[in-house]
Amino acid sequence: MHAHPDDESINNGATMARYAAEGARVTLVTCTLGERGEVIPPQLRHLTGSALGEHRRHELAAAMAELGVEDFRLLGGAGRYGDSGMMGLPDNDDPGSFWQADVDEAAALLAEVVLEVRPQVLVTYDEDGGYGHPDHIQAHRVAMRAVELAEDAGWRIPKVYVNRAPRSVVGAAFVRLREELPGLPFDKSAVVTDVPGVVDDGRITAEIDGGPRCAAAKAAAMRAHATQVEVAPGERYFALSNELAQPLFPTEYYELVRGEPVGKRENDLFAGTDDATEVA
Ligand SMILES: CC(=O)N[C@H]1[C@@H](O[C@@H]2[C@H](O)[C@H](O)[C@@H](O)[C@H](O)[C@H]2O)O[C@H](CO)[C@@H](O)[C@@H]1O
Ligand SMILES: [Zn+2]
Repeated sequence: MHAHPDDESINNGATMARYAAEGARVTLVTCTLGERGEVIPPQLRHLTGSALGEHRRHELAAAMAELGVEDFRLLGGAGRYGDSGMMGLPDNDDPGSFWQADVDEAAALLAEVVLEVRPQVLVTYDEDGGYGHPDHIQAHRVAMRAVELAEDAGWRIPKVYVNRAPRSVVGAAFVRLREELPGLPFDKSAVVTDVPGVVDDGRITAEIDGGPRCAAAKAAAMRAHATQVEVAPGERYFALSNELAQPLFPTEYYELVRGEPVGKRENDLFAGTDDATEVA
């Protein structure tokens, strides 16, 4: 469950590629088309509004092809919910924005997908949306409400995770980034607090390492979102339209927020989900 095209590849690209390759059913639900995003490539900067949204829809399809994900949907259909812009902007007050959406109504749309797909695992953002973007915060709220609605309607999702990044790993990655920055196509570096979902290592309950193949698929999927993401040669760093270099993590991390943990730190999000989840 993600807010904009590109979030899925940035946060979960390796995880999605791994499970798609293993034959699991991976369903992506994206809440907006990201039509208020800034555009990186000069030759694409003519794209704004609905034209940008439509272009990012094609970027999303290209990214899903790189990950091997076939089931990807827009919440309520294309254009149902608008990109709300960064927190604090007048865009947030647009009545058609996702930030202004009725949470129960949006959650009912997601619950329909849950009752169709009957997932064992749902992944979303934490309550701050990872970094405070209104669409990310709303995606968390809608996802968690949809979990409740689906259970009321007979399907309990055994495990719900939020995207995380362990502080020790992020800190070490930025030390390397500062050393390597002169060799990168970026002039400036982000900082640890720019990375969404950073928490102390002890809160991480799962880490997913899909190996070099999934890491490469993640980088290719991120590159497919060319209006939003620039991946450096070597695929260890990227930047968004703020032009701040940040690490590209081939291993992805999660915190279990609903369900039973299996062991100290899982390496499979589906661990322990074999038992039936029909709710009488
Ligand atoms: C990763 C993500 O959530 N991107 C959003 C975000 O984009 C940021 C925004 O344009 C900001 O002004 C830039 O400085 C930053 O680099 C961008 O990542 O917000 C956009 C508008 O809501 C959204 O379209 C984009 O997907
Ligand atoms: Zn986003």
